[in-house]
Amino acid sequence: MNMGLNGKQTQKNRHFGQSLRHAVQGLRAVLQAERNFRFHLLASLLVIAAGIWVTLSRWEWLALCIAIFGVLQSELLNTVVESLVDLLTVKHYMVAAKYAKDVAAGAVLVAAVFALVVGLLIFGPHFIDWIKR
Ligand SMILES: Nc1ncnc2c1ncn2[C@@H]1O[C@H](COP(=O)(O)OP(=O)(O)OP(=O)(O)O)[C@@H](O)[C@H]1O
Repeated sequence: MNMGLNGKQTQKNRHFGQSLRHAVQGLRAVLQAERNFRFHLLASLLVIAAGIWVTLSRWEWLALCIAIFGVLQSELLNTVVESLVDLLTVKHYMVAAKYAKDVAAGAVLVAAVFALVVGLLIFGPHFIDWIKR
């Protein structure tokens, strides 16, 4: 049932619990394997701590959450692209592989710049208020 030749599952998940378990396994694997993802997660936690410290408004939290999730999502998709490219190329140099990996990395950069702008817009005024006190 649902198993490949070596006893590993290769067919579709049968129920929500199974899907959820594999999704969590995916996140744990990325956490272990991807230094950039760990860095962005740590940065996100520090920003959330700073947000609690300066008591952000509901709208500021919303903007911050969108920025944080954008970065983490793009990191995850970047990892998917890298993994598929490595699978398809077996690590041989290919122009299309370079294109795919570089564009995926570009998507992470765009999300990170967006997060930086959001961070400056939100924390900038709080920082100025703090200096004026
Ligand atoms: N098979 C390939 N063919 C051509 N270029 C490749 C190939 N694999 C990697 N590259 C090039 O090397 C770069 C780094 O590859 P790598 O697999 O380390 O990507 P990376 O993991 O995106 O880097 P990071 O972890 O910083 O996001 C890619 O952005 C791409 O330019």
